[in-house]
Amino acid sequence: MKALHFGAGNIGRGFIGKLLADAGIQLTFADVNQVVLDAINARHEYPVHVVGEQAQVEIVKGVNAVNSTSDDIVDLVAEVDIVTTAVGPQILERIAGGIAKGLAKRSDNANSRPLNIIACENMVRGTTQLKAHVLKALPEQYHAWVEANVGFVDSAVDRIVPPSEAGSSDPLEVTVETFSEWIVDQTQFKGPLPAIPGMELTDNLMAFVERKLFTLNTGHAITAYLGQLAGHNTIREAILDPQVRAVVKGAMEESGAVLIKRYGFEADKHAAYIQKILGRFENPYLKDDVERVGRQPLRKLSAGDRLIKPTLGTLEYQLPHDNLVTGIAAALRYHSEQDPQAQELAELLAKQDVAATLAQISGLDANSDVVKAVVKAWSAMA
Ligand SMILES: NC(=O)c1ccc[n+]([C@@H]2O[C@H](COP(=O)([O-])OP(=O)(O)OC[C@H]3O[C@@H](n4cnc5c(N)ncnc54)[C@H](O)[C@@H]3O)[C@@H](O)[C@H]2O)c1
Ligand SMILES: O=P(O)(O)OC[C@@H](O)[C@@H](O)[C@H](O)[C@H](O)CO
Repeated sequence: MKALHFGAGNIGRGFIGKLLADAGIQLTFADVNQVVLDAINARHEYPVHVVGEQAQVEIVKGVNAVNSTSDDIVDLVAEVDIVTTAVGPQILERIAGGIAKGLAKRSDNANSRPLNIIACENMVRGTTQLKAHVLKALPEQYHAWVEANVGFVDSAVDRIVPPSEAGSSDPLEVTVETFSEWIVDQTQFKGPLPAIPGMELTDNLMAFVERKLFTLNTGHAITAYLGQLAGHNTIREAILDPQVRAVVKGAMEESGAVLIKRYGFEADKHAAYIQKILGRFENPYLKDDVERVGRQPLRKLSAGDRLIKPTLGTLEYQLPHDNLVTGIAAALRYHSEQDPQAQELAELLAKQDVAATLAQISGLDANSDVVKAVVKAWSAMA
């Protein structure tokens, strides 16, 4: 089998690319970072530090790389068996054009095998969104062929992979936690289901996507935002602060109450899931900065993402949401010199009040009780 993976970043090298290569699949990374591309093509291998009680270094071998903006993409999409991505939600639209051209070329070959495309991003049904971008970039005459021959497979992906320690001079080295989970929607594949160790198949993906995004990522984001407010630099420092931890745990429980109602998860198993996540945030072997986890606050405050969607669920089921409200308020206090979305947030707050800003970003009603509660919590954080 052959695979093309867009995004040779942390999750690309440290998780999805590693799984594909470990499965014996001939893997090509596509990226725009020339330093990373050159290093992959010079060595064709890189080290993954799997850290935990039993730390080990695993070498991923036999990999190649191409520039994601080059025509190589067209040939690769035309010939591989699987395309995966881990580029960030906002980049999916940018890679869609190359994928579309590759699909057009693939359709010219009457003997081509089915292709499956899996976006591994922190978003609900990211592959379905990628499909919409690809179809938009593809002339209408190819659409029926794509529907028949290309599986756009949604997935949930979970492994905490911060950037490598500043001390490392190797642009390919990556450090990952022991835990990993990659769950894909088996109902969306075209052709035989692939057997890739570490890839789990489900016919109930939405439950797993929402469980992960609205538990781990909800708690993670609030740890970052409250952690920054309390003067902490890393997720571990923040979650070991009892005041931060109480809100983070409370918010995951509030979001969990919605998930339990919506998907029928067992309450005690969900409590254990939250407990395990708190342990992962505390991981002494990872240095994960609050700025990585808090990145792109406008995305994280949007209607379908980890803070607002669970809160909307608590409103739907009339459940408590005080801790989620505190988390949203803390997100509105987030600042970062390097993050364009943090800058944009600051500009919005400079020209209008907090209620109007939150309403604009999240779609919530500026006059609603929940927005008033966020404004009150935000004011108390001054
Ligand atoms: N790091 C984690 O812990 C983690 C875990 C689960 C899911 N994710 C998700 O995985 C995705 C990637 O996150 P990450 O932490 O690996 O980020 P990252 O910044 O480390 O990696 C993204 C990579 O995409 C590359 N890229 C940018 N534009 C591109 C383009 N046009 N074509 C090809 N490549 C391009 C970048 O150069 C970079 O190498 C995000 O959606 C994130 O939410 C991350
Ligand atoms: O990647 P983001 O910006 O959506 O979220 C930041 C972190 O919460 C995230 O990358 C986690 O580390 C990851 O989702 C763990 O599986």
